[in-house]
Amino acid sequence: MASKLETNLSAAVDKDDLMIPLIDFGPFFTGTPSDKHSVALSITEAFKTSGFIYLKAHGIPPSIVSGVFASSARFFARPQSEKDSLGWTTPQSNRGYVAIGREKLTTVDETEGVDTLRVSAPDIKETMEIGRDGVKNLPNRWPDHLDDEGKHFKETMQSFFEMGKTLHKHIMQAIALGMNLPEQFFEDSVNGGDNTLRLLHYPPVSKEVFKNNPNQVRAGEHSDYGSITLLFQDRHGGLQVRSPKGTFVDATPIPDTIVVNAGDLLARWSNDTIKSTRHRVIQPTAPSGDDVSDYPARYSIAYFCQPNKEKLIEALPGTYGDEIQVPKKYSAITSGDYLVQRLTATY
Ligand SMILES: O=C(O)CCC(=O)C(=O)O
Ligand SMILES: [Fe+2]
Repeated sequence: MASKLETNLSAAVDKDDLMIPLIDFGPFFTGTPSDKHSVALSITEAFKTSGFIYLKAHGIPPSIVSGVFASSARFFARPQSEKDSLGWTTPQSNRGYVAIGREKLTTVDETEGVDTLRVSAPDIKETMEIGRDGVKNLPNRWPDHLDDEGKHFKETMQSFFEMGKTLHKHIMQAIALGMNLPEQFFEDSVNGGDNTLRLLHYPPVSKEVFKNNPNQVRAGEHSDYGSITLLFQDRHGGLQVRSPKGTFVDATPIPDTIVVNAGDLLARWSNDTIKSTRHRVIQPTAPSGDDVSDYPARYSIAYFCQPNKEKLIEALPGTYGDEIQVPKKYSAITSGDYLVQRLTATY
């Protein structure tokens, strides 16, 4: 008989030594203690190998997710001047609208080239960044003063923000169990909800653009900065994850699942036992036939989870020490300082 661990898992992606499992989170909440433990182990094991999972039964209802996508699409359809009036200002605040070409995602070791890339092949995307609401001196750039739609947008995103915060806590509980730590180990580190909800819109692009510039992508190769990212994709595809062989492998959308990946700060926290894997967004599979001139628009929602700003991040128990003969690889840094450092390099 297959063990619980095996029945819990199927591969959503399996190519070039990159295996991304599809994990049912349901038994974590409703199963026996042993079911719960095996889900926790599957999640943690995947973060230690590919750094990515697909998660189903994550607890955010599909109707809520489609409401957020719809609200996001209506936001990006606003006149450019309205969006610009809600513009992103500083890495410290990291809130507001980011127009096409403003952010160039790259990898840490390539930041010197960012300005060159920004000019030759800017990311073809616009985003809206939403932070924890009600933080003194760091206001969200809500469109609620514009019209009723703007008010609705604010309510929709505020409520979704809370759901993302809860899911972050649940996944961190699973990681704690999977690392032989008490289930509530991370609670005090993530209960502040210093997360960022990013709405993304990749506008339609003419076939010519990608044909004429081989460096062109929708979002450049990068790893995420925080603890984990909850990624909601529409059906168009284009997300690719870097395999151990160095190739980029499609992470095709699977209905009613989300993609969850570990970020750089979790990798650092885990003394590099957890992997923060690079990924990018390209044009989806080529449109066929001469009559199709455009790649269709793509929308996604990235919920970047971040430990509480003041939380000092240093190697987790069990990931270093004489017993396992592994030293602490990194100095301690607060979650907030780390994020500002990383954001300063990309804007
Ligand atoms: O749009 C996507 O699917 C991925 C976006 C992403 O990786 C990011 O914004 O960090
Ligand atoms: Fe990302």
